[in-house]
Amino acid sequence: MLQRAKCMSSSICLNLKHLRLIGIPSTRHYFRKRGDDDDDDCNKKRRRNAKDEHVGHLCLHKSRGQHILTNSRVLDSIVRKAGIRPSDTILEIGPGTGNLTLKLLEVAHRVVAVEIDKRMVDVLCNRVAQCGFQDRLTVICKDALKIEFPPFDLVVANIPYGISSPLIAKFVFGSHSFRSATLLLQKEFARRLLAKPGHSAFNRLAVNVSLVANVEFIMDVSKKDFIPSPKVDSSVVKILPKDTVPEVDMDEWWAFTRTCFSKKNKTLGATFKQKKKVIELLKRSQLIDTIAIAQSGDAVVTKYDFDGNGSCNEEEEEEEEVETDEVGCSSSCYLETEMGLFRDKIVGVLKAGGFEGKRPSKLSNEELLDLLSLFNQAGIHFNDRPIQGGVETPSET
Ligand SMILES: C[S@@+](CC[C@H](N)C(=O)[O-])C[C@H]1O[C@@H](n2cnc3c(N)ncnc32)[C@H](O)[C@@H]1O
Repeated sequence: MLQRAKCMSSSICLNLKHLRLIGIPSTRHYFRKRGDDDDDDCNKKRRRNAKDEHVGHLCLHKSRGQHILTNSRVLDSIVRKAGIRPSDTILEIGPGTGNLTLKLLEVAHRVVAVEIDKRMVDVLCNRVAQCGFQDRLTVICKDALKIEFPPFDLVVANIPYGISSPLIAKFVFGSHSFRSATLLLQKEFARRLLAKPGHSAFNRLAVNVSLVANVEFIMDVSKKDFIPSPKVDSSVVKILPKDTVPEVDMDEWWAFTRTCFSKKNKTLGATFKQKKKVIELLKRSQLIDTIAIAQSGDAVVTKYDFDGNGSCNEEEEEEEEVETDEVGCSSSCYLETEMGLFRDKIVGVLKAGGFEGKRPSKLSNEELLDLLSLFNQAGIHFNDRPIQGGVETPSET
C-alpha cells in the first residue's frame, strides 16, 4: 500500500514537470476529461493504444510523431542556425504545443504554423496569446501534405518524421521560392539526405533533392531532448534551394532515377537488361502499341528471358495460345523481335556513354543527367505521365 502511494506521487511529480516542459501550465487542464476530446483521433480506441503516451491529461500520439522538443538550448540553436531576418515569414509544420513557435515569434515578423491536431492548436494559441504574439501567428489546422502553403521566406520545423520524404519533396519541388528549410529529422534520414555518391547511404532521395538544393548538416539532437523520447536520434539539417537548376523535365527525371535506383548497387547494364525494365521502357517509349503490351505483357514476361535468368522453357511456349497476324507471325514473335531490338538500343546507349559497368550509387547528378539525355536522344523515355506544370512532386522521393 505504502509502495503504491509512493509510486503514484512520483508519477504525479513527473507529469507536472512534463507538462511544463511541453508548454502546458500545470495549473491549467486543456484536456479536462479524457473522454471529452473534440479531436476524433483522440478517441477511446486511440487512448487505449499502447503506443500513445499520456503526459498529464495530454495524450500524445506516436502515429502522428508527437514528440515534443523540450531542450531550450537545442531550440535556441535551431532558431539561430535558421538565419531568420526580422522581416521574415516562417512556415512551421507541426508546431505541437508551441515550444519552437514561441522562439520563432521572438525573432521573425510572422509565423504560419500548420498543425493537424486541433488539441495542439488550442494549446499553441493559448500560449501564444499569453505571450502577446497572437497577431503575428497564423495557424492552419490541416494536414500539411494536403494544403497549398501561403508564401513564406523560410521553413523552420520539427516535423513529424513519418512525412519527411513527401514534405521535403513538396518544399523543394513545389512552386514556392524560399531561402532555406531548417528541419529536425530522424538521424538516419538526415544521413541519407546528406549522402554523396559512393557513400553507403547515398540513394534516390539524395539524388533527387541534390538536383535542386544543397543540404547542410547543422547538429545532432539526442532522443533524450524530447518528451516522450523517440526510439531514434535526430539531426538538424538546412536545405538551401539552388539558384539555378538543370533544365530537365522533372517527371522524366523522377521516373529515370526510380529505374536506376531500383537496385542502386547493380551495374546499369544489369538493371537495364532485365526483361521487365525493357518492357516498361518499350511501353513508355511508345514503340509498340500499349494495348498490345497490356494484353500480352504477362505472357511476354514469363516467355522471353533477356537477362539469362528467367523461366523460359519449351513447354510454356507450346502450351501458350497465341494469335497469328495476317503474315503468319504471332504477336508474341513480333514483340520478341521488337523487344530484342529495343534492348540492343538501350545497351547501345549505355555502351556509347561508358555507363554499362557503372553503378547508380556511385554516379554524380551530372553523370545521371548525361545518361538521361543520351537515352532521350535515342528516343528512350521513362515517364508515362503527361508533363506537369512543375507543382506535382514525386510520390516517393
Ligand atoms: C515532432 S512533433 C513537433 C512538435 C513541436 N514542433 C516541437 O518541436 O516540440 C510533430 C507535430 O506535427 C503534427 N503533425 C503530424 N502530422 C502532421 C501533418 N500531416 N500535418 C501537420 N502537422 C502534423 C503533430 O500533431 C505534432 O504536433
